[in-house]
Amino acid sequence: MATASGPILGCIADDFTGATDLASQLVSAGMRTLQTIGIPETPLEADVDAVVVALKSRTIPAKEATDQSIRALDWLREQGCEQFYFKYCSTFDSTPAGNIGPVTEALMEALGTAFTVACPALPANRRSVFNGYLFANGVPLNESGMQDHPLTPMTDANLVRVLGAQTTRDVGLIDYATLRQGDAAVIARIEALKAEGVGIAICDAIDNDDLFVLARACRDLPLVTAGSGLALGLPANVAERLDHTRDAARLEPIAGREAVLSGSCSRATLAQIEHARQHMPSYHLDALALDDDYQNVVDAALDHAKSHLEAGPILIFASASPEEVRRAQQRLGVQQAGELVERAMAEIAAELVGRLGVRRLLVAGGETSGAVVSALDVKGLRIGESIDPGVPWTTTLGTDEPLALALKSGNFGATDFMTKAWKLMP
Ligand SMILES: Nc1ncnc2c1ncn2[C@@H]1O[C@H](COP(=O)(O)OP(=O)(O)O)[C@@H](O)[C@H]1O
Ligand SMILES: O=C(O)[C@@H](O)C(=O)COP(=O)(O)O
Repeated sequence: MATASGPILGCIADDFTGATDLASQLVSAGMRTLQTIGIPETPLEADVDAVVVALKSRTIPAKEATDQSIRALDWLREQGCEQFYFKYCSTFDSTPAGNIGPVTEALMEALGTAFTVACPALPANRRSVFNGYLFANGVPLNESGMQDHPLTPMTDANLVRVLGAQTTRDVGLIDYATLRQGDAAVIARIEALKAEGVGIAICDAIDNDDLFVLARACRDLPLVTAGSGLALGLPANVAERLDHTRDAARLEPIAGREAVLSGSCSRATLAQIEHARQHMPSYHLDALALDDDYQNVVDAALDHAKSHLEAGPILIFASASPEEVRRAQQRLGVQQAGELVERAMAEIAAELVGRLGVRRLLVAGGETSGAVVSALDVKGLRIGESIDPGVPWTTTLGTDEPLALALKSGNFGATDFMTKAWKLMP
């Protein structure tokens, strides 16, 4: 049985939606998992097999991202974790300055390990890696819409090159042909790469079977770095220590008003908003209008919410087309435009929950979720069943009253995600 001695797997996620994605994969593979928001100041109290520390470190300066990640690692080590997992986006979201390379390097140094893997593949959401190239929805990353991401535009699908530019370590490749030969071949390849002085290997993976092979081969690595896909295979490495009689995903039901907040400009979210607008009252937060007259725009969004919340879920969105985002960024600056919208979303979320009786909240966008969850003072999340792959319902820890939250990664979820989510609540 697990956990008399503490959790086995300690994870550090670089954004909040990514953290719930990872936690839900671990839960579905049988690990009782707790997600913390930020680095806790006190020891872990829950009896769990895995802990995911959610940071908001994807787009902050590399030095801050490494400092936060090392502090998270220290806390996870104090809780007794034995293996560590750095979770980034399945579309490898990063700026040219990092942060995947610098954080990986810092964690390797802290753990005293000379080698780790890097694999963003997530077949359930159509992210695969072949010959080191990342594909999203069947096309190279730089043609998938990610080239227009407001904060982390991805213009190169070759991950050996992308990661190589972010780290002083040599970056190698464990290719598909090796994966297909099974875990013994992958372990042999790891040893060969280590002997060549390679520090980080991008790993090909096209389907879940490839990830299971990779996970078995990573059994003895102190550190793995990946999207959430690799998490499906890791629990099997410690199966004899997990308590399979417990239901890893059961949540207490939560009643109250319902709202969707979206700051994600990803293609999947834009399609979900188009669909949702036909089914629920919606309000569009305009980034330039926020810049002109911030308080009036926020108040108008809240007035709109107030007059419709009683009848059912409402939607407030800043999400916009690449052209509209570019216009806002040209006037305000990239970082500033993002922060302005995030600030408004955070303030609206606090009012919806604090004054308007919202207890069930769906948030679209990783950075947006980070801003909202921080404003609500959430300390941790219990993870429930998934609405769509990688997006579970969760319930909050640390808030005055528990809330039901679903934090949706920009590119996750079916077109009817925002309408069907309510029917799948705990
Ligand atoms: N209309 C807009 N103009 C400029 N930036 C925007 C607009 N709407 C949202 N943003 C910003 O774009 C970023 C989207 O990132 P994020 O929330 O992580 O979404 P995703 O999960 O799709 O990547 C956020 O910083 C958000 O504040
Ligand atoms: O790995 C993934 O794709 C997600 O877990 C994730 O991190 C998505 O980030 P956002 O698109 O910024 O929500």
